[in-house]
Amino acid sequence: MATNSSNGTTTTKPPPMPSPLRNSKFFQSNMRILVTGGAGFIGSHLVDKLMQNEKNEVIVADNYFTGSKDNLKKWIGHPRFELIRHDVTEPLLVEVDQIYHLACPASPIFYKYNPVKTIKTNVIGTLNMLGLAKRVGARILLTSTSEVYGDPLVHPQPESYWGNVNPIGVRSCYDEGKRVAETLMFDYHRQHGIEIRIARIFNTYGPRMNIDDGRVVSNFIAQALRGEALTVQKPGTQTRSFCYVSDMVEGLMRLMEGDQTGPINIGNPGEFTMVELAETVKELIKPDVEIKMVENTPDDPKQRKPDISKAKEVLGWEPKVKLREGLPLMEEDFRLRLGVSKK
Ligand SMILES: NC(=O)c1ccc[n+]([C@@H]2O[C@H](COP(=O)([O-])OP(=O)(O)OC[C@H]3O[C@@H](n4cnc5c(N)ncnc54)[C@H](O)[C@@H]3O)[C@@H](O)[C@H]2O)c1
Ligand SMILES: O=C(O)[C@H]1O[C@H](OP(=O)(O)OP(=O)(O)OC[C@H]2O[C@@H](n3ccc(=O)[nH]c3=O)[C@H](O)[C@@H]2O)[C@H](O)[C@@H](O)[C@@H]1O
Repeated sequence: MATNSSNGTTTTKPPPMPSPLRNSKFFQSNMRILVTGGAGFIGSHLVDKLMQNEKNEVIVADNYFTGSKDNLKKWIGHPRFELIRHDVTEPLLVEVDQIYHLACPASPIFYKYNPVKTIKTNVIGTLNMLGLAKRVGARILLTSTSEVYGDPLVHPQPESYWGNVNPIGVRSCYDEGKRVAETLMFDYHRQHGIEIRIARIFNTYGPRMNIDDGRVVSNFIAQALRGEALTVQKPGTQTRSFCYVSDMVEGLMRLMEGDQTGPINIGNPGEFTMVELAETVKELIKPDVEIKMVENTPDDPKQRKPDISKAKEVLGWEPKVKLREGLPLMEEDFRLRLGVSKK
């Protein structure tokens, strides 16, 4: 019987049976893992790590809205790897043991570009992946977000905080979409016994982010390398906590392999104002670059910092890479892609 360790509820249904192949005495097949959104930034780093284990077969399903085949080029043609152009708002029939469900545009400029599609991806996409998990008896992990806390009134944010979210704002397609996705995960868990895992990811950065992605770290690094002013959105005192992508991938895999449903915050508690971030990028990458204040967008959260006590306690996880160590690694990747060498 599946139990939910996070809030003490117990499901009445046993989890669905995995494929008979998994119980075969004579043939121990590899673990088959589906990564939706695997051509994106975090997804492609996760795929790299999963592929390091020779017992894993990895299937990526992605519609390439914000992702790219380029991120996976080293695996294309590998016998344990398969890439499918697929939109998760349509059903998917594959036989797998685990599902990492990441598919969803993550940068605010992309998720606001077609908000109705963003909602569909979060709601219908998650419903489809839960249906798949139910049919094949797979364990499913959802990459939720710190945006479920909205513009938080509690700081730092523990998982027990229910959030302060505008249901009708321009960010709602994403934050309310992810909140419904979390609800669906728990309803499938309680109603059908599905094994679920929910990660609440806080701002993550690193190599392979889209150069014109619009998120703050990629913007500042690209601007510094192009010699353009760093655009700090007003008032500049708003804070974020930045997690390097290798730490994030480690946290997601520990959550998938562990026995806790979550939700569990995965992020780096080091907190910076946007002015501090701009000054750090300027100091590390281009000391003579200008910093300019520009208009902000509606509903921008004023503060954000994860309480990671739960991740430390139940996953034995905490981030290792500090911002000052991660930024140069990302700079190296951006220099290569922008063709700007270090003098
Ligand atoms: N990076 C962060 O700071 C952050 C923070 C919180 C949560 N997350 C979550 O983590 C996941 C990955 O984020 P990321 O930063 O790698 O973003 P990303 O935009 O680089 O990757 C998302 C991937 O999903 C794909 N995708 C989008 N809609 C799809 C659809 N309908 N069908 C199939 N594929 C689709 C995109 O093409 C892309 O490859 C997302 O679910 C995001 O909400 C990320
Ligand atoms: O961690 C999360 O949960 C969320 O974090 C980000 O959302 P956000 O924090 O708004 O990300 P950015 O667009 O990078 O903005 C961060 C801050 O930088 C500021 N900013 C952004 C861009 C810029 O050029 N200048 C600038 O000052 C914004 O005003 C904001 O205060 C991600 O993009 C979401 O996908 C993710 O779910």
